[in-house]
Amino acid sequence: MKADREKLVVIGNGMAGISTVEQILKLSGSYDITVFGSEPHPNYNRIMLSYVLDGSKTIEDIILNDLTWYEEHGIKLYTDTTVARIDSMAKQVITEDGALVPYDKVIIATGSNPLMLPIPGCDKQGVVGFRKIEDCSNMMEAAKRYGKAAVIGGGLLGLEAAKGLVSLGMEVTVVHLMEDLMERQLDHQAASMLKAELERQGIRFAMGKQTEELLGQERVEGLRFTDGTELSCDFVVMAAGIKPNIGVAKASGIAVHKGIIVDDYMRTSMHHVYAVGECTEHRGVCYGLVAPLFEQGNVLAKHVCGVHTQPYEGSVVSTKLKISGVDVFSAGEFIEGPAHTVIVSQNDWKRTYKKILLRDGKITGAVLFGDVSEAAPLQKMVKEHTEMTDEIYGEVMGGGHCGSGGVARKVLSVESMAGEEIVCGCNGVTKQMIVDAITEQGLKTVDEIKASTGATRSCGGCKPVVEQILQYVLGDDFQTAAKQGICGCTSLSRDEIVAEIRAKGLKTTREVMHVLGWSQPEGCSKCRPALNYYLGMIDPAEHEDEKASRFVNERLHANIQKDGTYTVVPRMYGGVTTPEDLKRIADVSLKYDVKVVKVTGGQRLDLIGVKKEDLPKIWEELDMPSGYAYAKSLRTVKTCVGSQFCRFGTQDSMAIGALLERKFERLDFPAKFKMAVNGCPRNCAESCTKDIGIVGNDGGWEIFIGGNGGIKPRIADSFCKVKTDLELIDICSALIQFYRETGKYLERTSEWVERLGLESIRSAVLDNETQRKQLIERVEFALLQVEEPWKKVLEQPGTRRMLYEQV
Ligand SMILES: Cc1cc2nc3c(=O)[nH]c(=O)nc-3n(C[C@H](O)[C@H](O)[C@H](O)COP(=O)(O)OP(=O)(O)OC[C@H]3O[C@@H](n4cnc5c(N)ncnc54)[C@H](O)[C@@H]3O)c2cc1C
Ligand SMILES: NC(=O)c1ccc[n+]([C@@H]2O[C@H](COP(=O)([O-])OP(=O)(O)OC[C@H]3O[C@@H](n4cnc5c(N)ncnc54)[C@H](O)[C@@H]3O)[C@@H](O)[C@H]2O)c1
Ligand code: SF4
Ligand code: FES
Repeated sequence: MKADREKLVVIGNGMAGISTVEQILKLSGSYDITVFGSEPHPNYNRIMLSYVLDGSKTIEDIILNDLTWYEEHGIKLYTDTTVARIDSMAKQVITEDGALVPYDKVIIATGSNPLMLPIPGCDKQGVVGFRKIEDCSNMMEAAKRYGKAAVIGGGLLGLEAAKGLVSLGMEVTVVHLMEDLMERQLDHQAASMLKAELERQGIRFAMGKQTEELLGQERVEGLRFTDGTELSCDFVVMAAGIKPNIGVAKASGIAVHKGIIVDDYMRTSMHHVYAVGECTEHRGVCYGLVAPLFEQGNVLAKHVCGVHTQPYEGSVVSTKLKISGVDVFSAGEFIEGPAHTVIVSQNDWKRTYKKILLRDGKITGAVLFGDVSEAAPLQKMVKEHTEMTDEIYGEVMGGGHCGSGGVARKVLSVESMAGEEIVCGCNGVTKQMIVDAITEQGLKTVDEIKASTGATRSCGGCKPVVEQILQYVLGDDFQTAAKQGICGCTSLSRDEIVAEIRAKGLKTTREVMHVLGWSQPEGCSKCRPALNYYLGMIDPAEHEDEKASRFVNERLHANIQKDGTYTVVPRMYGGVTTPEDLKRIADVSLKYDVKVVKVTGGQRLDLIGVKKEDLPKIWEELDMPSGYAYAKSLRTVKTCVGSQFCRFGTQDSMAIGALLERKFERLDFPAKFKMAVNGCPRNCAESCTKDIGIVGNDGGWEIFIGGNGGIKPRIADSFCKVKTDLELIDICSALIQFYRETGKYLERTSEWVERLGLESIRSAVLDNETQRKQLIERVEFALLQVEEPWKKVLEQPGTRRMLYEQV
C-alpha cells in the first residue's frame, strides 16, 4: 500500500459497490481500495440469478469481476466477511470477527435483504428467499428432491422465481395478496394478460390470498390462508419484497429511516461516509432496481474523485420482466385518474396491449404487453415528460406518420435520440458513449460494444437498441459486421483465428492481437487465455507458454479458495495410491497445518487450506506429480476395481485407467477433461458423465464421449467399440487430439459433441485411417513437450520467490 494514497473502504461487494469502484478506477488512481463482501463470491450480476435458476446461464456466466480483476487493480478483497460498524473517531471499519481496517473514506453499498414475512412457521425447513447464489443453489437442489413449490408474492421476483422452478420440473403456485399480479407496475388489463400467459407456461396462481401459517413439522408441508383454505407444498420461496440493509449504518450512528439517508452527492450524515445502491434512501425513495444505482454510482464516483458532477436528483424507473415469451414493460404512471388522458390499443388476437398516460398533454406513463419494441423511446419520453404530438402518436402507436414501420422506423427512432440519452439503464451507458465507441474504436458487434462500454452486460433488455445504433452508425457495413467474434476485442471467430495463426505463422498473443487488428491492444481476460491455448496447440514445440495470459489458478498451479488459501492435489493414477504416498501426505498435512483433507469425487486427496508461501515446500516434500486440479487439462481418470479384484470384472480397468492418466497428464485441453474406466457394463465408475468414458465388456471395450455431470449434465454418447487395449489407446489419442484441434477454448466435450455432431467426429477419428494416424502423431508430439510444473518451479528459485514467497 502506497503511503500517499487515500484509503477507500467499500462495504458491500455487490453491483452498486463495484460499479462505483469501476467508475472511480476510470477517473482516478489515487485510492487504495479495500472491499468487504458478506458473500463468498466475487462481484456477480444479481439480475441474472433468474437465468441461472431457469437453467439458461451458469454461475460462471454471471460473474462480472473475477478474482483476477481485483488482483489486477490492486483491490484488497475480503469475501465472506461482514462489516459490523464504522468507528468514525478512530476512522476504522470493524468487521464482525473483530478485524480493524483504517479508512479515509467509506462507501456503504450493503444492498437489501429479502422480506421474510414473520408468519408462524416461517422458520421451517424448505423456506427460502431469492437473493443470492446460495438461494439459487438451494432452489435447484430442492427441485431435485421435492415436487410442489409455493412462491409467496406475485411481483417481478416471485414470477421470475416461479418460472425458474417450473423449468426445473416443479409444480408451482404463486400465492399473491392482491387480485392483480405486479400491481406496483401494471394496470388490471396488462396484469390479466400476464397471468393468462404465465398460466399457459405452467404456473398456477392463488390470488387474493394472505398466508397466516406455514404448516408442517420440521419441514414445510403447506400454507394456510386467512380465508381458511390451504395449499399443500414442500418448498416455499418468499418473494414479498425487500428491506434495505441498514445494519452497518445504524450500528455506526448514521441517520437512517427506511434506508440510509443520503443527499444529492450520496453523502450520509457521517463525515467521509457515503452510501450507494439499494441500501440508500434518497429524497424519501428507496430503489429496488439497478438503473438508479448506476446513476447514483456515477455521481458518487465523480464526487469522491473531485470531478465536477451534476447532483443526483432521483431516477425514473422502468421495469421489464425477464421471462422468455412474456414481454411486459412499464414506466412511470400506470393507473389512470381523472387528470389523465389515456391512449389505449389492444389486440386480443395478437395478445398485445399498449397504454400511454398523458397529463396536460405530456407523456407521464406507459404500459406495454406482448410487443415491447417501443419500450426504449417510451421510457425516454416518460422520463422527459415529452409533449404528445401526432408524429409521436403515429410512431409509438404504429401506422402513423412514418408509415415505414419495422426496422426503418426503429433506426429513425435511434437517430432522433439525444446523445446523452441512456440506452442501457442497467449500466448507465448513453447513446453518445456507444456511438463514440463504434466510431473511435472501429467496433462492429454488440459483443464488442459490451466489452468496451458495458451496455447489454446485465438484463440484456437494451440489446435491440444497441443493435439499432450499430446499424444506424455503420449503415451498409452493418450486414458484413454482424458476425460475432470470440470476445469484444475482435470480430474473428475461433476458426478464423486458428486459420490465421497457422497461415501467418503467428507466435505470441501480442502478435496475434496486433496482426489481426484487435480493438483493445492488451486483449481481455476472455481472449488472452484462449489465444495462449490455440498457439500452444498449433505449435507445441515452439510456443513459449505465456503465464500472464493464464487464469490465476493456472499461474500458481493451485486452486485459490474463498479464504485466500490454496489446495494441493497430488496425482493418484487411476485413483490408486500406496501406504508410502499416504504417509507422506499425512506428514505434510500435519506439518503445514492443512485445514481439511478431502477425498474428491475423482478418487484422490485434496489438501485444503494451504498458505501460498507453503505451496512450494509441500510439493518439495511430497515429491509427487501435480494432479492439475486447477487446469484446463486432464483432471482424473476414475476407475472401478475391475478384473483384478471384482468378480464381475471382465477388463483390467485400474491398469488401463492408470495408463491413460499417465499418458495424457499435463497436456493442455480446451477445457477441463475427465475420464473413467469400468471393468464391466455395471459402470461403477460412472462413465456416462465423463468427457471420455470407457466400459469393459467380454469382447473388449466400449468408448463413450461428451458426458458431463456438472451444471449442464449430459449423458455421454456411445462412440465405438474396440477389441484390444492398443486400439483403445489409439482411439482415445485421436479423439483427444481432434478435440484439442477443433474445440473452442473453454468448450467442454459435451458442448463440442453437440456442436460438431457425433457423425462428423466419427468420420474424422474412425472412418479415415490416415487422418487418425496423423492425429495420433500430433498428440504424441505434443506430449513430448509437457513437463511437471512443480518440478520446474522448484528448480527455479527466482520464480519460486516471485510467485509464492513474496507475500
Ligand atoms: C433474482 C433477482 C433478479 C433481479 N432482476 C433485476 C432486473 O431484471 N432488473 C433490475 O433492475 N434489478 C433486478 N434485481 C434487483 C438488483 O439485483 C438490485 O437492484 C441490485 O443488485 C442492487 O445492488 P446493490 O449493490 O445495492 O445490492 P446487492 O447486489 O444486494 O449487494 C450488496 C452486497 O453487500 C453485501 N453486504 C451486505 N451487508 C454487508 C456487510 N455488513 N459487510 C459486508 N458486505 C455486506 C451483501 O452480501 C451483498 O453481496 C434483481 C434482484 C434479484 C434478487
Ligand atoms: N425484472 C426485474 O426488474 C426484477 C426481477 C426480480 C427482482 N427485481 C427487484 O427485486 C426486488 C424484490 O422483488 P419483489 O418482487 O420481491 O418485490 P416487490 O415489492 O416488487 O413485489 C412483492 C409482491 O409481493 C406481494 N406481497 C406482499 N406481501 C405478500 C403476502 N403476504 N402474500 C402474498 N403476496 C404478498 C406484493 O403485493 C407485491 O406484488 C424489487 O425491488 C424488484 O424490483 C426486479
Ligand atoms: S464396473 Fe463391473 S468390474 Fe467394475 S467394479 Fe463395477 S461390477 Fe466390478
Ligand atoms: S438495460 Fe439491462 S443490460 Fe442494458
